[in-house]
Amino acid sequence: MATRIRPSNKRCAVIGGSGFLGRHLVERLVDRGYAVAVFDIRQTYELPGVNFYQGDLCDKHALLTALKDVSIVFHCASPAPASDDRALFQRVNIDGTRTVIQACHEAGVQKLVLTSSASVVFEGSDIKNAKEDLPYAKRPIDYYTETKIQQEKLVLEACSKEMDFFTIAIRPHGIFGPRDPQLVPILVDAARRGKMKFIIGDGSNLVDFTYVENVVHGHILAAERLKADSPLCAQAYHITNDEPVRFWDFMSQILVGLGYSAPRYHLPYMLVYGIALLLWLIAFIMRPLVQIKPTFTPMRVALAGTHHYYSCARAKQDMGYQPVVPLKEAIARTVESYPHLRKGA
Ligand SMILES: NC(=O)C1=CN([C@@H]2O[C@H](COP(=O)(O)OP(=O)(O)OC[C@H]3O[C@@H](n4cnc5c(N)ncnc54)[C@H](OP(=O)(O)O)[C@@H]3O)[C@@H](O)[C@H]2O)C=CC1
Ligand SMILES: CC(C)CCC[C@@H](C)[C@H]1CC[C@H]2C3=C(CC[C@]12C)[C@@]1(C)CCC(=O)C[C@@H]1CC3
Repeated sequence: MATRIRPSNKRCAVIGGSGFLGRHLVERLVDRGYAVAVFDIRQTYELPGVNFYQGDLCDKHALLTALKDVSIVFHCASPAPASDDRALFQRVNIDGTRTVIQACHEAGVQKLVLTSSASVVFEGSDIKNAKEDLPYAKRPIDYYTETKIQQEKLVLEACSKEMDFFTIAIRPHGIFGPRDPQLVPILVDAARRGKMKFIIGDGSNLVDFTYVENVVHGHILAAERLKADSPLCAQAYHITNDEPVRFWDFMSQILVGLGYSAPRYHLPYMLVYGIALLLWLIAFIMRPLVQIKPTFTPMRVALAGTHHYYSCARAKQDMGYQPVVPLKEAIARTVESYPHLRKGA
């Protein structure tokens, strides 16, 4: 029987490697001596030791070029949650992930690490210190969440000892840090438009926000510990800062750090949620005529007004995970990295 020659285990590919998390992951992998192929729909930077392949992950032939001689694939590409485009989420997160799995098989890849999301269990009500065995959301709050659930299932079901192909899903929550295009920019935009005066609910709700370097650390541990017969095979793992914080304290620290005022006045959660739902409906109906992008979407209001924090005990036990950057330091580094978003800049 002909033996298949295995690619070097220091060769990996990052699908979505031009994005926020993907680029931080690529930089860390290069530091650790990996040869990295980035596959993304756009190229945003150059880095020694990294080869870029521009293409759509739904295109298997384009993917196969990038996966040549690769043993580990990190899949961290997704349309932005704010796009709220059902067909796009279905095409990229579900059909595209099937294509990624198929391409991994054809290229002889051994390990696939998916960036999933802790929000796969979030339905808009409180989640306190949840473990990974909490069932997926039965009524996902948006298309992003709906397709992240399907995507995670596809990847975990593809794990196969017979095929020598091992898969794992990392579930981060509320990733933030330098170059994040979402959390800090959306927050500052809302503050600049005078929309950050109010606290939704009583402000006591605890949430996980996870510094990007901790998320990267979780991904690399996962890739390096994943092998046949390891408990990591076909499992999902929460990766957080392990320091739940009051949502509104976190937002206030970022805002005040950048020179804006902290929100002060309270609004009832159900009232704001109802208005957000109504605005979403109006935007949906008007979509063929005009694109309206409300700041306060039902998902954002739900995230801002409920508890949602997750236990990462499983990651600690199975892969020795511990956050490498504590929250206080992470917030300071993040604030420092956005001089252009400071008040008056
Ligand atoms: N940010 C967060 O708080 C959290 C994120 N996640 C997950 O982490 C992952 C990374 O997120 P993040 O870094 O924030 O997102 P980004 O949007 O910054 O990065 C995703 C990258 O994937 C690219 N991409 C999108 N569609 C395709 C496609 N069809 N083919 C190839 N590349 C594509 C994007 O390009 P373009 O920008 O042009 O679309 C972008 O460069 C995602 O899977 C997300 O679901 C999970 C939990 C929390
Ligand atoms: C306008 C304000 C009420 C809120 C501003 C901050 C928000 C933009 C962010 C607060 C929590 C974030 C979050 C995500 C995106 C950005 C926030 C809503 C995710 C939805 C990103 C994708 C995920 O997988 C889950 C994240 C949960 C937290």
